[in-house]
Amino acid sequence: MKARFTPALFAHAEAVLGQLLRFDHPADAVVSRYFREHRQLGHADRAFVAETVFAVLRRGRSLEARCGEPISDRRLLLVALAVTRGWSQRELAPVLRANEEEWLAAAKAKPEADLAPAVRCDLPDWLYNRLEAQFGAEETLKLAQAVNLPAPLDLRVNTLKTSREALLERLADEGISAVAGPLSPTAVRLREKPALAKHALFLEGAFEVQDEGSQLLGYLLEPKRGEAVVDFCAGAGGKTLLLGALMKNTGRLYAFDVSDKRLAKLKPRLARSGLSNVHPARIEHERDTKIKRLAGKVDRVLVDAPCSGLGTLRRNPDLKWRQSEESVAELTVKQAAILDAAAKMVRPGGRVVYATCSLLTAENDAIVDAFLASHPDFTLTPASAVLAKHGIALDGDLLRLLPHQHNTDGFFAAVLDKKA
Ligand SMILES: C[S@@+](CC[C@H](N)C(=O)[O-])C[C@H]1O[C@@H](n2cnc3c(N)ncnc32)[C@H](O)[C@@H]1O
Repeated sequence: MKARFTPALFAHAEAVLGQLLRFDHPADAVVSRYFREHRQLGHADRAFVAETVFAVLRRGRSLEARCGEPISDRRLLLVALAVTRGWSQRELAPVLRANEEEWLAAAKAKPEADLAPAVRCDLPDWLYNRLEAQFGAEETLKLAQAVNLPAPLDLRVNTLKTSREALLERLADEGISAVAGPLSPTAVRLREKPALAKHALFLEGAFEVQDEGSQLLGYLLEPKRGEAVVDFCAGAGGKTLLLGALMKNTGRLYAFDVSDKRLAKLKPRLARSGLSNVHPARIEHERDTKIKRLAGKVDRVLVDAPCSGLGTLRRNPDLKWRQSEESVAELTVKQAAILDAAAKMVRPGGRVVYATCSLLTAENDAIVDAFLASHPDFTLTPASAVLAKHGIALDGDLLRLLPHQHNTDGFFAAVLDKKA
């Protein structure tokens, strides 16, 4: 159902955008809080507000260039509706003032090619420069265009409870159109975005929401029945749940994180999943005694490292404005320290997978290169060979998923095996 476009609805979008552009908190948290405080907004109204303000976060730089002075939240929203969502002046009529018609037509007509490359890509200069150095101008434009579109909704089937085929059948019975994901054996991609939080299939643990790319990290770690496995940066446990299922609910799976708040979100997910082999525990930092106690005893460690998150711009477009060269530099120090601590945990013949959802070499290749140079007892196992064993066809020694090539979030991963 489409929202009725009224000045009152537009005012909600303006209010949310005003809060978002302060960049004090993650955008999804700001939007959720606003909706909790404005319960009168129905599903269609919320979808309108969220999609419109996210369009401004995604395309803010080029929208500002089109807007011209003075820039205001109102003008940004109008240009966003006209340019990124293709609304005509007739559709905008309930809100558009007579003295704005000419300005909006000119803003919309500005040729894309007239914009400077970083503006056209809607990226801050520092980020554009880094991506351009890594990918070249043409590829960076394609990447930027892909991350500026909303992500599809992907599910991961919980193989402890059902199979992908059975889940697809049940979704079809319920009128939810879905297909098997092309990469991950457990991925299901929905054609639309129905509300799922109260759905019976969700409540009974048949699936979790998880990007298809993120699922591949589990297949790179390849945890086996009965093993001791560590999810070093488990957060709310997106990957923990997959690892537990791959272990067929046997062995011991430690879910560590420094954040109590994130680990608390794992609890209800664990309850739904049917897993009983997971041991969540908060650690102070990567040198915590809980980590040291496991030195040399663990078969596999997943390091889903804290990172800039720039691979998830489709979902978190505010990150490109919230991150900076300085924040990335700080993260790389943390990433190297966590990978180092993880390496100490594995037994000879064991495996560490280092992963990020970043697009930047500094957080990815550079960390792995430095690690291999200082850890001669570890070798890089080609990711393509590991994935091929699970029927996943992707080239390359390192996993590099890119939104414009794979239609997943951007992910990087390296399989680091300790010599036996
Ligand atoms: C990319 S997120 C993890 C996402 C999670 N694996 C999932 O699939 O939902 C990175 C996590 O690292 C945690 N973290 C930050 N510093 C850490 C440290 N020194 N040791 C362990 N975890 C840390 C953060 O709290 C955050 O939850």
